[in-house]
Amino acid sequence: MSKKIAVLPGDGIGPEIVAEAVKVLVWLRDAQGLDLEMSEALVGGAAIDATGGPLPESTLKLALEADAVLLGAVGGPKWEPLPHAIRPERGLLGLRKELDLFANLRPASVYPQLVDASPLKPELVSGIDILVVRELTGDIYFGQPRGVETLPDGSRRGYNTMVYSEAEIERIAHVAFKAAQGRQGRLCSVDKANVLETTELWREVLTRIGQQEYPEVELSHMYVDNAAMQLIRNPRQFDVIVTGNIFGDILSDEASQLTGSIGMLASASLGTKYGMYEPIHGSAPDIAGQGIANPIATILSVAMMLRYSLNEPVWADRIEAAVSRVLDQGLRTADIHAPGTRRVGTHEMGDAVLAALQAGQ
Ligand SMILES: NC(=O)c1ccc[n+]([C@@H]2O[C@H](COP(=O)([O-])OP(=O)(O)OC[C@H]3O[C@@H](n4cnc5c(N)ncnc54)[C@H](O)[C@@H]3O)[C@@H](O)[C@H]2O)c1
Ligand SMILES: CC(C)[C@H](C(=O)O)[C@@H](O)C(=O)O
Ligand SMILES: [Mg+2]
Repeated sequence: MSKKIAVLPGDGIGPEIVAEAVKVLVWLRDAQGLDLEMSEALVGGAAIDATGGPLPESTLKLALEADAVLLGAVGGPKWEPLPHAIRPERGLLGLRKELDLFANLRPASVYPQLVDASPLKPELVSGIDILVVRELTGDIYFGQPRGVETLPDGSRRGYNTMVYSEAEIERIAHVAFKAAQGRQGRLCSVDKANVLETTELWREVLTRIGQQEYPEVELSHMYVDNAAMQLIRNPRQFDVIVTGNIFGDILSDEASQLTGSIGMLASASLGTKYGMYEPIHGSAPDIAGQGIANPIATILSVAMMLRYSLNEPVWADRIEAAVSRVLDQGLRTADIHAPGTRRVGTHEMGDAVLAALQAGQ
């Protein structure tokens, strides 16, 4: 039976980078016989423009019926004056919630060819291989109450609520401990337990589950402010990082800089039934439409899709190897460009990865 892939390009550079990743899927279908069926739908600002809302019913239905979702990025200045409840970002958050994608895996490993592309010293970043496990359907992103209210004196105040239930913490903890078991066996849980009760519970639950069920995993705890600093000071100390939604959002963007560019970081958002795959970056309005965005994060997200949702781990490995060979050839998009390398645009990078995949399969 064919595997259905919902393709949601979104906004800004979304359609540009998704087109390059889809080329890989099309080749796997047409030349390698993978039984894939791709269908495109609108999400985010593009959906608002066409239908009035960021997550049309038809898009949600397509995602719910798919074996995997590939998403580009949503949002941009055009839609920023809109009320929060109907902004493009709500389309993405709605998908995460509706598909119950509570575990967001964001691997940050540096390709050896790119150690010079990081703003950090090469000796600090070389060999970096971090997996950020970000809880994705709870926290201050979804907690109630939330809003902006006008007080009796006429002034306004805004509020959001950080909430985690024990069950939500437990399920992400299991994902993180299992990931650590399959890697170097070290898990660092990042919280702000010195100030926030929510994360005090987080720490308590992580500790209990670690002691009871994963005694062989070396669990440590770190406050988020220190973690932000340690990622720059000594990033090689980390194997798996597990953290909540908001801290994970921030720390994964930071971690991307260890690898050279946010344009390199892929992600998998997983639940018990569904999987959605997207680069960790946004719609990059500052470079949208110029054909210069780095498509590698999205292509590597397709690799994660092949590994986690489509049961094609060998193709996942081959795509990652193809990216490496293209970097060996000295091809670089603007965000990872360095003296002595050849600067290419989005299409050329996509074509080169596909050619390397074709040559190496
Ligand atoms: N998953 C998502 O859909 C997602 C993620 C983050 C931000 N956003 C949205 O995107 C919009 C812009 O947000 P932002 O500017 O804070 O973050 P961003 O990630 O879009 O861009 C930050 C910087 O990184 C650069 N960049 C990002 N991706 C790149 C790529 N593939 N190649 C080269 N350079 C790249 C951009 O040019 C920009 O300078 C906002 O509306 C935001 O809400 C969406
Ligand atoms: C666009 C936004 C809702 C999203 C998030 O905050 O989760 C983005 O920053 C991400 O990292 O995927
Ligand atoms: Mg983010």
